[in-house]
Amino acid sequence: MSSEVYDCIVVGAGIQGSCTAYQLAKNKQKTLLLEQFVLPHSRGSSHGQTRVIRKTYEEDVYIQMMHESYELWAQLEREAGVELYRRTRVLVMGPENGEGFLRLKATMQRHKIPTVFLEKQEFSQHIPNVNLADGNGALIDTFAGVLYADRALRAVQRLFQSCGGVIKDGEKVIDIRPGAEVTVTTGSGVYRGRSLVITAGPWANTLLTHTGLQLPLKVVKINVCYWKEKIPGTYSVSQSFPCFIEMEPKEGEYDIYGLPSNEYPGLMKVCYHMGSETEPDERDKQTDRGDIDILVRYVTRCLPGLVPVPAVVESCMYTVTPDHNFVLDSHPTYGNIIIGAGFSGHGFKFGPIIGKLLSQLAMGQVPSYDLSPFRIQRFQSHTRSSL
Ligand SMILES: Cc1cc2nc3c(=O)[nH]c(=O)nc-3n(C[C@H](O)[C@H](O)[C@H](O)COP(=O)(O)OP(=O)(O)OC[C@H]3O[C@@H](n4cnc5c(N)ncnc54)[C@H](O)[C@@H]3O)c2cc1C
Ligand SMILES: O=C(O)[C@@H]1CCCCN1
Repeated sequence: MSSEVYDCIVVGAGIQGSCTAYQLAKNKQKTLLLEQFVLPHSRGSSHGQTRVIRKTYEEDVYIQMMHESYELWAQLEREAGVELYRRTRVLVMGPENGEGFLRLKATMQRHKIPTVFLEKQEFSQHIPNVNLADGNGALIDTFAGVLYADRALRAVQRLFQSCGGVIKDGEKVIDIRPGAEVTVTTGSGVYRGRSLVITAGPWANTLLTHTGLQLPLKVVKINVCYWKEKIPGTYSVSQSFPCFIEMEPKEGEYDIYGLPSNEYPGLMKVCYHMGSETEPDERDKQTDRGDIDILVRYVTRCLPGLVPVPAVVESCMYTVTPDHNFVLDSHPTYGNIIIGAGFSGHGFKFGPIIGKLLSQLAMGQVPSYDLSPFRIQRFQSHTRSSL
């Protein structure tokens, strides 16, 4: 075991762990970031070229966090000297008189988010090549857009290293011993830290086993589908086509969302916001395509400019909590172990602010937002503790 003691060890170099490590290093904390795979990799939740960034949330706390997150993304762009965000707008469609759509409308108005509300008769003039379903309303968040995900992850990791942070990749954590100094064992070393942050994405519960805690997290595989434009460019970022979210396309179904064609010319990303349960190490054994059947029907009905058969299918994973809200908290027994988990398929855009909040918890500071919606305690009936 090395005699060196880190102020903080962060396990997991996805977007949340990388942003947390960077915030810690910026705050002069001696920080080690451990990653099981050789970087970069495509086995977790943060890979791929693009993610949606938006303020269209029904809950106040997410909108408040997004105000600061946009600023922190802009700061990262300046620090890294690369473009990470492209403004494209986000179109949200949903049952006009449905609870979710009405709540979203009200929240956007209450927070004075620059929003355009589209009437049915003017819809196709603003958004050609999309069929708005009967009974659906539509709004546009005009500041929303696309984050360049892979590029962002690399930039944050580089910035962390430039502040003196240490990344050890290809080192899987196999044991954690809690204590005033937490001892972390990997396949090739033993490290000690005054605090530990666990941001292990789909593997959160595997790591938490070593601390006697299990959270109610469900890991699902997402089929990331790209669809061919019948006329190349119809839905492209250069034609100012927005990202879109279709809330509750049918009763009991999850949202469907899309991003303008950009990363693969001529192909538009359209995905289903849920998948089938999987073990994170056996992701590719999950071959259920029920979500793709739903998407084929949706593309046929609503996106007539796309060939209704996916041209490319990639894989990614969500780690979903019962209420789809994140877990941002200290361990209930070991106050110097901090957990960031359960990002439920919508955490990327919050990366910089989550990094700030988890670093505040790791440094024993009061977090800058009320984290009660993200506490472990809310799962009381689900949480399994063997302590
Ligand atoms: C298809 C798809 C689309 C999405 N779209 C959006 C979107 O449009 N907008 C948005 O905001 N969010 C979106 N998300 C969600 C967002 O990408 C995730 O919330 C976010 O990437 C989660 O990051 P993470 O750091 O928690 O997890 P991960 O990226 O999975 O990182 C965890 C890391 O921990 C490592 N690790 C695990 N166990 C160990 C161990 N024992 N030792 C060492 N390392 C370990 C893993 O290898 C991994 O690298 C999407 C997600 C998917 C899958
Ligand atoms: O977080 C997001 O913004 C997207 C929206 C739709 C579902 C997937 N995630």
